[in-house]
Amino acid sequence: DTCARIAGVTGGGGAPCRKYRAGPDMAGGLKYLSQEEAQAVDEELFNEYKFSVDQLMELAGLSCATAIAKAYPISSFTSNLPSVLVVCGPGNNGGDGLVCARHLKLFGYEPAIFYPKQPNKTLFENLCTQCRKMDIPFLPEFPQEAEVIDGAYSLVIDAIFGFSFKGAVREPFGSILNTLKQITIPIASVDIPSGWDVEKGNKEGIQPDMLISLTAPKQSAHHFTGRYHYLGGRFVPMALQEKYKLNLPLYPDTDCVLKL
Ligand SMILES: NC(=O)C1=CN([C@@H]2O[C@H](COP(=O)(O)OP(=O)(O)OC[C@H]3O[C@@H](n4cnc5c(N)ncnc54)[C@H](OP(=O)(O)O)[C@@H]3O)[C@@H](O)[C@H]2O)[C@H](O)CC1
Ligand SMILES: [K+]
Repeated sequence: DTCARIAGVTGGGGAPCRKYRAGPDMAGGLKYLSQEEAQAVDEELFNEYKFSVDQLMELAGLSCATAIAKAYPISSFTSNLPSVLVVCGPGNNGGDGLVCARHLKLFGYEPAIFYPKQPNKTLFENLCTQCRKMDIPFLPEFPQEAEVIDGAYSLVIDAIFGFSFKGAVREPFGSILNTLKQITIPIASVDIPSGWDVEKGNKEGIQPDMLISLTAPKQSAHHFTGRYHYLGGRFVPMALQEKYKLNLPLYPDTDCVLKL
């Protein structure tokens, strides 16, 4: 096991493994964050630790692409082209999706992006330019029929909403999520399955096959039943991990993701 290998714990002896220390809001020792905690950690990274959004978004998006490549290697695709539909929302979760699409292209996948509400900010405009210049197409409209998506793609990346999502889903995202509920190809969700309450989840919502939790899982991840749960966003300084008692597992070697 990863923890044993990294920490040098063997058999039943050695130091207790950080991965398995129990506590409130924890599973396998790892803390599952409330919405407020997730936003507080995020704000502290930017305001106190002086990271820029671009920096963390790059690492978050790279983590997502890396985890996806591990769970769905190109060799496992049955169709000729490893086509992936990346659906991006209006906030930073959508930005993670754009970065993820760019790295997937570099890894040999064929991503296409649907980005219906593009914010009027340089950061997002630059990410879009980078994608366009790498021949990643932007779809002018969302395929209404689930069968069309199933036929054209092998995987959907859900980068619509992250930890700032609140309330009932507003259009155009309600219709998009309704279509995504009907597709049969797998969905990989970035940070939170979109349309889920950040803490309580959503039994009626999409049920992704993969979840990539960034920084630390949010409480809704307790309701995730898909095959692959990865942790990514290996950028939290130790002092911040300790302040929020994140109790993060040790990432293997230099990897930017870890399978939970
Ligand atoms: N620290 C980290 O781990 C980092 C994570 N990153 C990623 O950032 C997101 C959080 O990004 P944020 O911009 O705060 O918010 P979201 O992307 O979750 O969404 C905000 C937008 O969504 C709209 N919104 C909210 N609720 C609804 C709704 N019910 N219906 C429709 N639209 C909704 C909201 O619109 P407003 O009108 O309310 O403003 C926003 O436009 C995190 O999850 C990670 O993926 C960073 O990339 C790096 C650091
Ligand atoms: K998401």
